Amino acid sequence: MSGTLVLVRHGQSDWNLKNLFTGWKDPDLTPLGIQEAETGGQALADTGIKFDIAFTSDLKRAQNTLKIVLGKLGQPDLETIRDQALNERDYGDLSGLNKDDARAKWGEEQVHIWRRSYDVPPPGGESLRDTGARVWPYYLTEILPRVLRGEKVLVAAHGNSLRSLVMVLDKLTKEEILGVNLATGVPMVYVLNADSTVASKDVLGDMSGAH
Ligand SMILES: O=C(O)[C@H](O)COP(=O)(O)O
Repeated sequence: MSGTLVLVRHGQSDWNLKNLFTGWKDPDLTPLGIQEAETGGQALADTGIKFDIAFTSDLKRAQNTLKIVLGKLGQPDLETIRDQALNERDYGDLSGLNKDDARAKWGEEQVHIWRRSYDVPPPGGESLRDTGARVWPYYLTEILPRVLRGEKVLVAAHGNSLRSLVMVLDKLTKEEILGVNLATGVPMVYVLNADSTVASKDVLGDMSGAH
């Protein structure tokens, strides 16, 4: 039996718009973010999928994205589990700083390494590996068993918490994950084999503009 796992990054948040490192801070969606969630939700609805359960983080930009997507799906009351294991990477001391100011202070390359490398943590924060060390066990114990039972599972979370999952699902190396950016509000539809490997991946939207 194979199930379906859909991952969606939240729509644009207020701090995405202001170009601030966000991490575990809790800004809400912007009007554009709401629109992105609606577009992603509609793309999912157009596939005819109906979900058995949803997961999201402890942060409102992901929770509100999920709410909008579920509205588009006609499943506003779907059982939803919230857990901080799915929260964004903790950006530590960078949280709240402007990304361009950080580049001016520490240099383009250092900031890129903090943002996209696998194992270099930002000061006082989590590397992607640290993020994966909490996301992956949660996925294995709470999410994957349901998918393997044939359920359709929706996960609304964050750029880096989802990158840590995508890295493993897509079997990406430390070098390859450096170039992966997830667009806001674009659903990724994975069908898994019974042995938990990926049978197919379908991206419902445009990832090319993500940075
Ligand atoms: O936490 C943040 O600032 C964003 O959600 C993701 O940021 P990044 O694209 O710099 O990793």
